[in-house]
Amino acid sequence: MREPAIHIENLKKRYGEGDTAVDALKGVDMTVWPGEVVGLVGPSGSGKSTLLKCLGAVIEPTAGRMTLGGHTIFDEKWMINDLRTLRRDRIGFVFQAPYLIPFLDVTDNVALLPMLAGISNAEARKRARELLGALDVGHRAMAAVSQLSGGEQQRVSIARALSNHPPVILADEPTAPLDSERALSVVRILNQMAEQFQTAIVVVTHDEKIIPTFKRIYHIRDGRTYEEAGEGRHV
Ligand SMILES: Nc1ncnc2c1ncn2[C@@H]1O[C@H](COP(=O)(O)OP(=O)(O)OP(=O)(O)O)[C@@H](O)[C@H]1O
Repeated sequence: MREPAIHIENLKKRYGEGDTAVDALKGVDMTVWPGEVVGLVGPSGSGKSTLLKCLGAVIEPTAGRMTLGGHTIFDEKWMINDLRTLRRDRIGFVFQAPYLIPFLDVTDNVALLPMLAGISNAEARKRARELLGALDVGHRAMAAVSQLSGGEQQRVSIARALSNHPPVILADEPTAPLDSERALSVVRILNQMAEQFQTAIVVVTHDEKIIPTFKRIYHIRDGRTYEEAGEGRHV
């Protein structure tokens, strides 16, 4: 049976305790299938970052259930001990800023995670060059990070997120600093990568330029999600 890449049920997150407690997630449900790119949209303070951090096993939910690829990761508590390995091997992160390592060249920025996962340096660099080629920055593979434009750096950060072939990528405002053309190019690449690697991609965004491109959108308001079919406009 085909398993969802991400499935969460009634996920809750409370920050703090007592009178000052904040219920950031009040019972969130979400399902994302392999190869899908879904949008996560909502006003400031609605819980988007909190949900993304829970999905990325960066913070611990307070209650609920979460499975990745059919494996139960959280069921009222963490169900696995080694969250660091889970994050390294099964979840790719793309942020608003690329956060590349300035003293490594472009190839090694992408090859680093596979190397840390135990893949030989030669194999990791080969994989990095293939990904950079797929993302149309292959010609910058030997360059220093500082020599790249903002859009090129963001594409390198997407290559890095894909470098361990994770089943899930979490992207937090990945197009915010980019102009319209480059933002749509990043979305096109995310869609291609989702299809090619059957990766499930969740994109948190306020970006009006890219919202019409999603086939499915989760709106989050006051700590709860509401699903909507998107326009899925071709880019
Ligand atoms: N570490 C924290 N401690 C206490 N409250 C927090 C913490 N982080 C977030 N919150 C609160 O949880 C709620 C949801 O915050 P979150 O950052 O998830 O929202 P968001 O939708 O990502 O907002 P934005 O679009 O402004 O980044 C807000 O009320 C916020 O003040």
